[in-house]
Amino acid sequence: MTNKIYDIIVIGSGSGGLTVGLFMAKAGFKVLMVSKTDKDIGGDCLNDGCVPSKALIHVSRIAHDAKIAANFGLSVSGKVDIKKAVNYVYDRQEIIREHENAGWLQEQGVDVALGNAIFIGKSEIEVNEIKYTGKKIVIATGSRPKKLKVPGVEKVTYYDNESIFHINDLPEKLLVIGAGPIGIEIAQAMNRLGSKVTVIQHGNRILAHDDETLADILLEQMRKEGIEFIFNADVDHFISPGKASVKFKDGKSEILYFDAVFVGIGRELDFGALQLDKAGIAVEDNRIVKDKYLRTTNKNIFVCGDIAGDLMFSHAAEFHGRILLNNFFSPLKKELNNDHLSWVTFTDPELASFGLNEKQLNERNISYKKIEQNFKEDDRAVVDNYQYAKTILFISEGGIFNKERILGGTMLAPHAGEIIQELILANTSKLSVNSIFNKIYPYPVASRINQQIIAKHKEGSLTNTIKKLLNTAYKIFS
Ligand SMILES: Cc1cc2nc3c(=O)[nH]c(=O)nc-3n(C[C@H](O)[C@H](O)[C@H](O)COP(=O)(O)OP(=O)(O)OC[C@H]3O[C@@H](n4cnc5c(N)ncnc54)[C@H](O)[C@@H]3O)c2cc1C
Ligand SMILES: NC(=O)c1ccc[n+]([C@@H]2O[C@H](COP(=O)([O-])OP(=O)(O)OC[C@H]3O[C@@H](n4cnc5c(N)ncnc54)[C@H](O)[C@@H]3O)[C@@H](O)[C@H]2O)c1
Repeated sequence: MTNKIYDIIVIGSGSGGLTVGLFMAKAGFKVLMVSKTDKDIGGDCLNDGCVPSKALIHVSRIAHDAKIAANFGLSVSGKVDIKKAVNYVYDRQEIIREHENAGWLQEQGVDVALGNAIFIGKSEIEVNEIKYTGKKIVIATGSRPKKLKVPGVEKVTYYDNESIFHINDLPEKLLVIGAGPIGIEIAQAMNRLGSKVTVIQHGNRILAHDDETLADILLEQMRKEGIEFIFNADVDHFISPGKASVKFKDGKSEILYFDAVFVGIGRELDFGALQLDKAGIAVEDNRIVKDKYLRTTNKNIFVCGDIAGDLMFSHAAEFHGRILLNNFFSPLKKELNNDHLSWVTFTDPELASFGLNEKQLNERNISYKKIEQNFKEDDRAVVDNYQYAKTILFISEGGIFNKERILGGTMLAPHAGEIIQELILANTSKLSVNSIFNKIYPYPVASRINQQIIAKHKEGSLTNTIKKLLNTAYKIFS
């Protein structure tokens, strides 16, 4: 068996792996990236996750806008051609694949091995019977969808994120199981494309990791589009290909009819095939044991991305990659810290969250002020018809210099993911809320809401003493 020696080997070429591998190659190191196949380069994000879901959401939004154009006299008839919708998704993926494939990586100076990597020693892996040695090895092998395991499941037309973006026929009735980000994004997209969607969730709300008030507003908007929700319930078993017996937590049961199911009930980590024990990497509770620097129990082997068992986002995987890169080159080691992380659920309206939430602030005994703003009187929300929207911010106590900072927040609004970007910057860079208050926003950009919420907060702090001081100053200086 030949042995090839590398400065760094990266197993898995998705969001996390690419961040590490590409930088190391650019910095002049000898890098090997491993991917199961050429098409798997780009990982879940390109192939089965962010990119196809956002492309399908784009098509579904066009279909929805066409439908509501009837309110203004433009009636559109006909059905979405799902094959064309899927082709649009493929088309977008191929554009990105132009810079996420083996040939392109090789042009960037990265060696690529296609096949399944397995560990055969403390710093050795094997791919297709070729041995590779890495001074450092990064495991960036991602996650995969949890399978629904209930009796009769083999009878139904079953989709998850690995198959839905290849769908050939639009199911008339789609049962979405799970109301996390995957279930909720797909539920709205498929409903807008023309399926009649019912979501079943075994908890009592949607998007359990987000603020409940805002998630409830989103729920209301989705119900208005005709999506039905069943809470506190589980599919007990499938009676036939189109019939499910559903059990509620209170013991009652119900029969549901559907043509296909889409399952989004969480992710699982799969590292069994890697043979981690050969490299001295410990596993506990189905997770790879890691320290705060993302090191495994083998100090030259690291985890990056979903496989780290932390937050599962593409940008979280990239963030892990940046932590590793920093720590490879700097004596000042960075720890994994999600205090400034953000995420967006790409429904319409979007639900965006960043920084610390109320639970985290309370757990850490950080004093904060919670300020809220609805969009009822926001001119942009009025003209664009989203007065239902809402935002919540957590502001620090100002201290003696009254430098109030944004500790975290969340927003439900169309394009909330874009609107909150300046709040994320203020949060990450520890800017005072005055950086938002003093900005001059072009009228009527949607992000003026960020200034409104701060302005309302400042008005609230106009105490009688401050009013008296202002009165005196006015008399003297005006
Ligand atoms: C439907 C859906 C929508 C999503 N939308 C978003 C979104 O909008 N925004 C967002 O930030 N996140 C989103 N995510 C999450 C995001 O896709 C993941 O968090 C991200 O892709 C994780 O990156 P990663 O590098 O950890 O793993 P991946 O990108 O999954 O890459 C892992 C790679 O490792 C390969 N691999 C595994 N084992 C081996 C082995 N033994 N040898 C060789 N290769 C191996 C896999 O084939 C894969 O190519 C979404 C996920 C899903 C499922
Ligand atoms: N826009 C984005 O950034 C985006 C989009 C999609 C996915 N993601 C990432 O992917 C991860 C996985 O998403 P997900 O939605 O699969 O997972 P999740 O764990 O967030 O949500 C799954 C939901 O399914 C419910 N559930 C579990 N088993 C069930 C059952 N048998 N019947 C009914 N409900 C059941 C759970 O209570 C949970 O609320 C997310 O946490 C996120 O990190 C991100």
